[in-house]
Amino acid sequence: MSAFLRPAVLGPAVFIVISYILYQTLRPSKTKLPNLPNLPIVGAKPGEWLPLQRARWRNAFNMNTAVHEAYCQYKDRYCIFPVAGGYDFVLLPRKQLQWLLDQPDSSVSLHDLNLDFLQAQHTLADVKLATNPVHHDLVKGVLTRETGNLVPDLFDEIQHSVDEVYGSEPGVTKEITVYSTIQHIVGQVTNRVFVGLPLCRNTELLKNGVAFATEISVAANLLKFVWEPLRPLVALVVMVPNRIHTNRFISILRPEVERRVADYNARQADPETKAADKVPNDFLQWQIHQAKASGDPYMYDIYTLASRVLILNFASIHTSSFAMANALFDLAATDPVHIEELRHEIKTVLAEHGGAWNKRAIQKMITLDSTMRESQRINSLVVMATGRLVVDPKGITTPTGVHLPRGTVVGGHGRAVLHDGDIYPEPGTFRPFRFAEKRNQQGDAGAHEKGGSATYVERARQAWATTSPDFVAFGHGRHACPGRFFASTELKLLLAYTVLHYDFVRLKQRPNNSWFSATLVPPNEGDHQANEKGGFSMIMYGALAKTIQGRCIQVRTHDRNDDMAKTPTT
Ligand code: HEM
Repeated sequence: MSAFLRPAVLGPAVFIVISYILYQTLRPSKTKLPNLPNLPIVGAKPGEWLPLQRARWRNAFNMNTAVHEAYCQYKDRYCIFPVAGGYDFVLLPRKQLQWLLDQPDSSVSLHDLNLDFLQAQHTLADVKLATNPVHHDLVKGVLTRETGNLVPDLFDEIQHSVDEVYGSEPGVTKEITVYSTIQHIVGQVTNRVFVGLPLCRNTELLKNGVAFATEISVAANLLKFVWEPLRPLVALVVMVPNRIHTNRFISILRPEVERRVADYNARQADPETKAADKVPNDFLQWQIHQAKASGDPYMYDIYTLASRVLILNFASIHTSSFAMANALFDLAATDPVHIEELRHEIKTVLAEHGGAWNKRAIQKMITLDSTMRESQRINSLVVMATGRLVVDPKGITTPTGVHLPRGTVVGGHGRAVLHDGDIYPEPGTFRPFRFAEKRNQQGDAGAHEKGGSATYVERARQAWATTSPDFVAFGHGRHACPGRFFASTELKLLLAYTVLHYDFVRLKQRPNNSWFSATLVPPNEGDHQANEKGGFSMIMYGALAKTIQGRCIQVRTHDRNDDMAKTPTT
């Protein structure tokens, strides 16, 4: 008997199919067609039966075409963009994006959309972590403010993890699997800032954090196909591996959280004796401070504190790993002249800063910044920009009179804007210095020399972390990604380190990313195409190692701590 016909496999499959059919028929009115405004449906054919349902699947299996068709036909009009496993998005005309961003959170909510997207009430062991996301304030405020001070830690962790994973012996060629190695490196470096040493190097902690993030997205997508009343039941089964990974992550982190809380209490009780002790500068510590200040025992419960670290791993590691893996693929397939130019800039700016990595040096590396922004422009996974769930019970009405009932998911065109040839000439070509060139063209040099602020502002508009209606890869408006300033510093530092120390064996062709529902993922080892083309070789960049070198090698081998201590921190 085929393995698929075994009762253990067939039973759940039949259950899911039946509940899906029931769900399609009985699905809650908030996303039912008659409640959506009467707008054209992207992917539907004139006169066909069940247009919305069929368009959902057509779009899901042909996302690239659907995204571009939606934009070509409807960039100045409203339309419905349905995706199986996603939503029936209402896409606004481009000119109305600002109107959407100006709406209060009580009318349209990113937070509620995220809760639904993650199916948080079913997928999280403690849904309060998501319904009360106090960690967002820490990301937006403390993490952004402290990023400059954290550069030495970031650099140290990048050096440690990259050397370990890619090797550090000059002249040695190593085949690396881009996505999984980058995920490991980004996980380690990011957790240096979340939980510090030595835990950020604990491979079990990192593995469980990554597994949690992967499983939660898959489970949430799966649950969306199940009729809502049955979801709690199905979740009990599909979330088993996730619960195991959550518990493992928390049990590894628990002793450190307990130690930190005890230490915090001791410091509060006896500030004088403890005054000389060094307080860690990381997310866990900021969180303990925030929780204690709130006076709410739930907030400083060990489980809550550890779980928030896990949630933040979810928010940051996939997005950052995607961005970095894409940048490496793009660079490996680009003209090597660009890599030389990048190296030249990094070396020159570093030399101007006495060889020390700091926030100001990173800010001056504009071709580095431009390379990351261009890679993100071309590979952005944001199908719909600034997606929001209508939460006002009365619904909302757009300036042109379209009524969007409660439960509608509304947003602007995302990826397609980033590929609009009128905004970005040759939109399909990776031109790493596109934004650096724009920065250099903008404003007259005289005004800049006089310190004219207009020139500075115009140039800053082209910086990676700056959002605009034309650059929505981090979203836009008051809910734009709060972690983007940290991510941009971390990833630029990582790219700079990689480019300085490794040479890329040029790829004949940049392997394609693949769509997973409405998410665009870089080639990874699970992907057949990636197995053939996805790995690429790196050679330790020997010649350069001699010039930075002294310093980098010195930093890496003997004098790292002394050298980093000299690094300015602002
Ligand atoms: C290259 C890496 C990243 C990308 C591409 C990215 C992208 C995004 C996008 C598109 C949004 C939705 C914004 C909107 O709809 O207007 C978002 C939200 C968010 N991101 Fe990021 N992100 C990245 C890194 C990070 C990091 C490193 C952190 C945390 C340290 C983070 C934390 C968050 C949080 C907490 C939100 C929700 C904001 C809210 O609900 O108001 N992200 N991100």
